[in-house]
Order: sequence, then structure tokens, then C-alpha cells
Amino acid sequence: MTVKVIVKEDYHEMSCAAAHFIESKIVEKPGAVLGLATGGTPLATYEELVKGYKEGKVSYRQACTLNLDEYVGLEEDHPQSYHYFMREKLFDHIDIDASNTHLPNGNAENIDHECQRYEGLIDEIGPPDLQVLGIGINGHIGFNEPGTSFDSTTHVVTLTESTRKANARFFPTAEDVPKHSITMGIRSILKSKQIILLASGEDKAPAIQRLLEGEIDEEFPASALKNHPDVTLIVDESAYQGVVHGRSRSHAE
Ligand SMILES: O=P(O)(O)OC[C@H]1O[C@](O)(CO)[C@@H](O)[C@@H]1O
Repeated sequence: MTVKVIVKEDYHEMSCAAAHFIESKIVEKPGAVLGLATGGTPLATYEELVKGYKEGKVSYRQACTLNLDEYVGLEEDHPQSYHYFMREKLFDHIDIDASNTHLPNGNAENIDHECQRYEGLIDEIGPPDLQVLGIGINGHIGFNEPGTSFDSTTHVVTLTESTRKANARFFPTAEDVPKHSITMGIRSILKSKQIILLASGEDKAPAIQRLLEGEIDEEFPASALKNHPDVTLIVDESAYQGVVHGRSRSHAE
């Protein structure tokens, strides 16, 4: 299946395009289920959503959200937890009902049961009408590291050193980055009806090139997206710079 690609000039334009995509989904279906991601990439997208909400463009009163992942062992109120991130960056600033926002509980007593509960929730209230994804420099989506089975559902992962290093910027010291997280699996992610993957900056260029030009391979988790019927990459010029063949196609906007 062909992955659609929208190339924007810079991070700001990419974020506006992503926010527009999400807002259009909510306008089309006010009770939509949104699959949401954390990390640095969607930050300005969430800012744009908050702005759009404050301008009265959309209401999230009927919407539901399902986040991709959460660190194991951090309290919900820990400033680096994804629960906290989502409240601080988005949920506290729009009219979504807090009880309609869902993330895995990284502090559950029985983590395996929590994984099963969360996968059940995806099936019960989902699957997402629209899933937002970022991509790691090694091609991870959610916290699905290279080598993760494409058949995986919500599970616990041991984070690779490269991912812990990449995420150390959000923690006081690199040592503070948790070693495990709960993440939707690849199969869980592919249940979504529509997916947008955002990428910005030259660090992501090799991953975007490999995604568009490489093989489908469990060693590169994002390549599983090629098995999905409705995926759109929204990238900026610097993340797209490595793509050679795409230049002659008409998929850049
Ligand atoms: O957007 P960033 O911060 O580059 O992160 C990319 C990806 O890595 C993660 O933060 C996990 O390490 C994902 O949540 C995210 O999609």
C-alpha cells in the first residue's frame, strides 16, 4: 500500500498541517477516537490544537483518546510521565472529558494484566479513527524497538540505550530515564483506521528515507505501516531530505 506524503517547509508548517488533519477528523466525527503520541515532535501540533480550540474551531467534548505508551514505574503526576505530558500539553487546555482520555497505567501492580486491560480497551472504545505517530531515529513507533514482532499487542518493553539516550533530554539526568515502558504493539497500532506519522529535522531523515524506500522488516518497526491501507506522513523538508526517489513523484505538497 502506498504511503501518502505531505512535505512542509519547516516544523511549524508540519505542525499546522498535522493539527488541521486532526481537527478535520473531529469536525467530521465529533465523537472520534484519537490515538495520541508523546515525545518532542507533536508538541507544536498540540499547541495548534489548543489554539484552534480557543478560537472555537472545534470541541472535543465527545472525543476520546488512547495514548500509545507510558513509562513503567512513574507516578501519573511525575513531570516526565506521559500522563502528565498529555495533561500539560493538551488535555488541560481543551474541553475533553478527563474520563475519556486513556493511557496505559505504568504503575499497575500487575503490569501484564495492565497490558491485557489496555489492549481490551483499544478494542472496546477504539480502534482509533486517527492515530498520531512520531518515529524514533531507529524506526521505533510507540516504544516498539527494532526486532518487535509485527504481531505484537500491548506489551512491556525494555528500552534500548539509544531510546533512553534520546529521551534523556526530558529528565534531570540520563540515569533517571526509566528502563521499561508499556506500549501498544505493532498490531495494536495497525488496528487504527487512519494513521498520520509526523517527523521533523535532519536527525529523522535516515528513518524517513528507510521508511519510504526500504523493505518491510521487523528490524525497522515503522515499516509495518506499509501494511496499513491509510497512512500519511507529514514531514518537514529537513526530515525528507534523504528521500531520493520521492522527489520525482507527486506526493509532495
Ligand atoms: O518525537 P521525538 O521526541 O523525536 O520521539 C520520537 C518517538 O520516540 C518516542 O518518544 C519514544 O521514545 C515516541 O513516543 C515518539 O514517537
